[in-house]
Amino acid sequence: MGYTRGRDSLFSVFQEAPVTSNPDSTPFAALLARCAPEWKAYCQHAFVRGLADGTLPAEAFRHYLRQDYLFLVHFARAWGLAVYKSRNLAELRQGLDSLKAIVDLEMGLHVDYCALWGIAEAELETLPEARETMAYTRYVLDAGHRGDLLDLHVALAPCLVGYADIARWIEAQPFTVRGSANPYEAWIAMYASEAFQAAAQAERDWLNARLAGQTQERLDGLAATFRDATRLEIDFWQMGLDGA
Ligand SMILES: Cc1ncc(CO)c(N)n1
Repeated sequence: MGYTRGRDSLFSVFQEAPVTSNPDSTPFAALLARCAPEWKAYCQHAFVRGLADGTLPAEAFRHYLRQDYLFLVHFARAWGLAVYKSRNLAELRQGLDSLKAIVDLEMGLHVDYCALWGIAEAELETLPEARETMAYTRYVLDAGHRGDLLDLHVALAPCLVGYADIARWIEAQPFTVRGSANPYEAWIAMYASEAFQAAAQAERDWLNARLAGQTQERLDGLAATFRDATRLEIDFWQMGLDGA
């Protein structure tokens, strides 16, 4: 399906940092471990299981897709904020490349994918925003506004790293249905793709470099942000289910 094409160019902008050696003993893994129950509830949500075995009601997926368009608008704004919060050229470039990738590529792909599910672009432009979408996206933007670039990245981590983990989890389940028998195959393939996985790994690497050497007090605050953002991702899945 067309949606999965162009992903290499889309996420290649993230593919700068090298892959770390032992993912279990990194500062980011430690942050994750502190939010283990929330992370599991997010990654193994009933919505995700429905994507995996193909039993998710189509109307739940459509509701999710519509709201995800609005999510992506604010996600792009968050990378705009990352540009603003940058303190050197490398950070400016990273924020700008992500912003451009979302605006120039990902949003267009999302519009095309929505069309395949019978959702017209005109409808996307006039959608009422669900409270769950508002809560999550504005939370991320606020974390960035009141904090620095690290706070913003930690608030964004459940999106990028989470969807990569979710795709890998789906791929590992015995009940997962792959190929044309699963209507959500293109969605799974997109997030399981090498390009998206590499983008998520680059984000883990960036976080590991920035989290190293932070004080316990600072790490406590970041863990709270990460946990909050993860809880809001859980609510986003639930919104999809409830919308059916
Ligand atoms: C709600 C949500 N979280 C994460 C992603 C992955 O970018 C997405 N598209 N939507």
